[in-house]
Amino acid sequence: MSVIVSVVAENTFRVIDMQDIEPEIIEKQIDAIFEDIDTDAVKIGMLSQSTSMKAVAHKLREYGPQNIVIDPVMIAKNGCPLMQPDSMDTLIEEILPLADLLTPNIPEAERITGLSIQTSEDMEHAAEKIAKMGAKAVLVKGGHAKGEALDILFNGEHFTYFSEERINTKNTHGTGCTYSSAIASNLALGLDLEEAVKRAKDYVTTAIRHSLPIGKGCGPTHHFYNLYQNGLQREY
Ligand SMILES: Nc1ncnc2c1ncn2[C@@H]1O[C@H](COP(=O)(O)OP(=O)(O)OP(=O)(O)O)[C@@H](O)[C@H]1O
Ligand SMILES: Cc1ncc(CO)c(N)n1
Repeated sequence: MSVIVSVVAENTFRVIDMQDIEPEIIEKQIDAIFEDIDTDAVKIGMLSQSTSMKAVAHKLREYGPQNIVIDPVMIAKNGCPLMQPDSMDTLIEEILPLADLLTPNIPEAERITGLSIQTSEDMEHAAEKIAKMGAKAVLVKGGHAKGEALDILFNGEHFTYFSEERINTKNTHGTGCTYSSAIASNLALGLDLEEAVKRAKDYVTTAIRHSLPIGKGCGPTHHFYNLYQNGLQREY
């Protein structure tokens, strides 16, 4: 079930424009879900401005669902901004504390904490600081670093490292969205946080390894690679 918070005119190489949905309609879409079908997990991606953030936060506080995974999207892979800079305070005050898991990439973790992140120790410090700001658990993603694709999970007590070899491709559009959605889905299935992240990391790595060389910019990850391998028709 999805709630549309913004309509984005975007392709593999640029964001042309966007129009945010009115906060009242965002809230009513959330009501439509929660008054009807049980939710086992929630995944939140791009929230471009304060009013959208406040609408989402208000309704999540009202319904109090479990397993809230928040990807604090700020800038697209091609460098186009997706969050208004003046909404950073609202992100930190209203959205971040709702997260059972916050999944910033390195630039996002730097913006949230004000820290500079160069090493895995820096990633740990940032994760700890974000947990102190109110997120229950934090996964700092190393997609933007050099070398191995290392992500570090802090569950409020200890760190777990998830590392894969870096795949040499420009087709990484939506890796973060894919990853956080897979983690939320695994939590909905009842897996614990470490196992949910481990399986999602396997999934996103396969999706990047078989990403699609389409479009003029960064092509998308292949969400259905394993399904196709297991016998579904491959028609693209
Ligand atoms: N070239 C790559 N090879 C292997 N793993 C990668 C690569 N690029 C990103 N990843 C992995 O993909 C996942 C998503 O991380 P990333 O830092 O790219 O997120 P993101 O910047 O939020 O993505 P997006 O903004 O495109 O949705 C992480 O597990 C990261 O380690
Ligand atoms: C709408 C949207 N959300 C998230 C991302 C992540 O980069 C993107 N490029 N576009």
